[in-house]
Amino acid sequence: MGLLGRTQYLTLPHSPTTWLATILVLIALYLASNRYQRGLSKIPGPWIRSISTLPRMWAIYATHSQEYDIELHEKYGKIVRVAPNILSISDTSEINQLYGITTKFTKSGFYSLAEVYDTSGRLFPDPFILKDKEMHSKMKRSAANAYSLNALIQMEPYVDEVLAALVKKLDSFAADGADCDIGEISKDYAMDAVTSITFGKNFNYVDRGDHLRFYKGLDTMTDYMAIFGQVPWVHAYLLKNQWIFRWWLKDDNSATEIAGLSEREIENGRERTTNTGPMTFLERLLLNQKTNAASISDHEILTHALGNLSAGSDTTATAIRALLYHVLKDERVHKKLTKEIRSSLSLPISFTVANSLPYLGACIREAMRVHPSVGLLLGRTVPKGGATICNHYVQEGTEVGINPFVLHHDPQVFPEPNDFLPERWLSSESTEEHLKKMNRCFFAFGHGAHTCSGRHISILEITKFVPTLLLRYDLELVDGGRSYRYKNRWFTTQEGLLIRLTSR
Ligand code: HEM
Repeated sequence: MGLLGRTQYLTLPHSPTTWLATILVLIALYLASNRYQRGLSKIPGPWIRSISTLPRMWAIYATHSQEYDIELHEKYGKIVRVAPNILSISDTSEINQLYGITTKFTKSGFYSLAEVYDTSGRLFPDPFILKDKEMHSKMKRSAANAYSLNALIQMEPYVDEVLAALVKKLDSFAADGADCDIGEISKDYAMDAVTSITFGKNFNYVDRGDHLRFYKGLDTMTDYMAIFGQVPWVHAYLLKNQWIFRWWLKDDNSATEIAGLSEREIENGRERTTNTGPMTFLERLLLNQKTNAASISDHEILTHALGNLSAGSDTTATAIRALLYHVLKDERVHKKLTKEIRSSLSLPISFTVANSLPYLGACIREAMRVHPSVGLLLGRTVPKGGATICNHYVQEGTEVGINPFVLHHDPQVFPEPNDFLPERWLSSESTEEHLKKMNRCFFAFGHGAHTCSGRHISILEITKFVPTLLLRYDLELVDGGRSYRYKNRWFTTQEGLLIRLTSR
């Protein structure tokens, strides 16, 4: 029989009922292939989560997915299938396999949504998104001394300048007796502090707010990543597509402006020749380049600088808000912390002295424990050859991860996990063994190979900010903090943190 004769058997269905039946069969096959893909059907979890990623995307869109994730782990155990190709893990004995320094697990597809390219199409090799382990190590090495605690002490005067502007602003609130949205102000403070540390001058956010329109772009990106990062393949048809990206940006060229501004700062920073005295982050990287030109390129320096701006404001502000809210909400803690600070510190706050105060340190750690700034899985891809996780064999390519929010609310590690109890971090209150366990499970800054590079910077900012407030003013929450709320769209950002300040 010729070809024409055979095609009569392949003609398309005519009746609407046949069309409908065909579509339903195809959908059923698709959902079944989701459920049985990679042999994951034996991993516990709600049935609906095994056939479609939509319920997970919906939960994230609804802004409180971490609560549902905690419930899922309570019901199903240490490993839960939260989407057809995503496993949430809450087993502390799996931390090293997934995140340890020598892990073979790589960053999951989620992070590819944060890839940024320059105008000539070159990827900015931000360590945050890099799957290539060699490139990641090179990027970490080339900036290690700029992120070190030692370097940070030299950057302290830059933060002092920002604090002086902040105090001036807060003084006017105290003088007027007006309610102060300290949550918004702490974001402006974190932004100015991180730009000041990076470039030696800030963008004047404390006085002028978001005049460079940087926040809007960042907020939209985090929302976009939180929801569509669960199905990273769709990114190619959304914002990775240049046409769609340009349409979406419309006339917003703030990202290009900030990149241009950073490039100009790099050019200005080249003058520095010695490594003594206060030195900015950028100057240190340029000095590294001068010493060994092959160690770091201009493109890599720009990547680090831009990384600081995008990673360093919202995360730190979230930690500051959590700390202020929980301390001011609890009269006992508020009194105890105020007493420690007022009896040991004076203005301007010295980071070295403040950092040695045990109760302040415990309050900061507990605030970041009870309210970590990141509230979704730190996703990783199972490497070639697969892995055994929580006694289940998991095929390569599956996405797995631990959510800091879930781990931080595990009652076996943190008894009474919903309570703000700074004392749990004091050596006088917890055994050495339990402290070790809690520290291993402290995931606010991630863990292992991809641990947050800027953690010392953010601790410096927080450790100077909160004592400055408690030394200079008496503080109280407006209406007992009734307007305080937060949403979890990857970053667990709060709003409505209103306080009243009285000068002392
Ligand atoms: C309280 C403040 C902060 C929190 C809670 C935080 C949290 C995190 C977390 C959880 C990760 C790991 C992500 C993962 O493993 O998937 C990370 C990575 C990173 N953070 Fe932060 N961060 C904070 C502040 C900062 C600041 C101030 C900077 C820069 C000035 C910064 C720069 C980075 C960089 C460069 C990475 C990528 C490290 C790598 O992958 O090797 N962060 N951060």
